[in-house]
Amino acid sequence: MAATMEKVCVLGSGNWGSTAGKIVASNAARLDDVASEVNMWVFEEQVDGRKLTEIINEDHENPKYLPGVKLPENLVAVPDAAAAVSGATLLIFCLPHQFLPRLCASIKDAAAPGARAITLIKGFDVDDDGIVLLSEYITAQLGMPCAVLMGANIANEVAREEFSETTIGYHHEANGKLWCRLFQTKYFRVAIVPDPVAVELCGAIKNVVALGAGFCDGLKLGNNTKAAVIRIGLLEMRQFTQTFFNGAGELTTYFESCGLADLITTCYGGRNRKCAEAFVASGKSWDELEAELLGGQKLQGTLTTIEVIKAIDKAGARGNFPLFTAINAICFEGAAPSTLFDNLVHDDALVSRM
Ligand SMILES: NC(=O)C1=CN([C@@H]2O[C@H](COP(=O)(O)OP(=O)(O)OC[C@H]3O[C@@H](n4cnc5c(N)ncnc54)[C@H](O)[C@@H]3O)[C@@H](O)[C@H]2O)C=CC1
Ligand SMILES: O=C(CO)COP(=O)(O)O
Repeated sequence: MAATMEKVCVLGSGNWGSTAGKIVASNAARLDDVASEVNMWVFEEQVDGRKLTEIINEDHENPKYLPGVKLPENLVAVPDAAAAVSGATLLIFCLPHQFLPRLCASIKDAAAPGARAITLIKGFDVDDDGIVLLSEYITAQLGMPCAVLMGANIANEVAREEFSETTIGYHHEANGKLWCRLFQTKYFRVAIVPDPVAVELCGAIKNVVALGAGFCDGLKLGNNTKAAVIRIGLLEMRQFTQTFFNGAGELTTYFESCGLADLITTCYGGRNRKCAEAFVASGKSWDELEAELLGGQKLQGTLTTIEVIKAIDKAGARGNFPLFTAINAICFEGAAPSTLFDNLVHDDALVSRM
């Protein structure tokens, strides 16, 4: 037995949370410095008349959020968050970002001393002082360093063990390497980069671009148009990071899985794309679409669009972000989907950026 045993807890058990639980539990079972049993905090609910935690622990499947995928038997569902975290040294945050504050409040002081965190959550908040990254929020609330993991990772595909890549952004190299060991598998290739801010913002903001891609599909436009939205979206993602984080973000980071690759997969296969397509076709509200199309899973791109535009407006910079501005106007200001392209032509500022 290794001198220091790490103990892992996954916080969240949705589509991606359950997949992350599957990956790390199967790795924990073979790593000799990590305790085999991995707790997964589950927001308790009834599924077909049974508690979801009971189903996961007895049937080793999450039929609501990740149906048809066998979960490892050493992944243990726990309904109480503080109990799930108790004694953990490695905390993996993976839940829809609107639920993070309540969770953090409920697990204060529950982790082991010296615990480290990683967030897989795609989103951020804006308060009176500006942008609050979720990794920063976790560090501020819980007093532990927090790395980030973002990538082209549609959960159902990763859970089926189809080869994909991801990117870990770290502040401390040793932590980056540790998280890499915990997440990497034959079908899940991990790259680690010392550029956590850009990695985290890529993961969050690509969900906004995905809405634009969905609008293209709803308008029945073709591949060239979607490719243009992806490319311009990538430029605005980089510009956003540089504008609000003092020029942060290495160009190379945008070529990691968290950058262009995640944009591509999300703009073709993600939930944000799907709901945005239906938004155009149906005229229904976002809440209705989320409830009708996602079976309890959560849409993150609309919430992130609100935060993105808040940050842009604080800086009086709508003119520098014509795509994000148009997506926000279509989502929330009653603009017609066809206005997506109205301000995209002759924008020299964007052309020169990358
Ligand atoms: N699903 C995917 O393909 C991917 C998702 N992500 C990101 O991972 C994060 C988590 O997403 P998913 O695991 O897919 O979640 P999900 O979209 O499947 O969300 C449902 C989860 O929210 C929980 N929940 C519902 N109400 C709650 C409440 N009041 N308090 C706490 N929890 C509540 C449910 O129990 C369930 O676990 C998001 O930020 C998402 O953007 C990142 C990569 C891939
Ligand atoms: O982040 C994702 C893939 O990397 C999933 O995106 P959606 O939330 O749009 O499904």
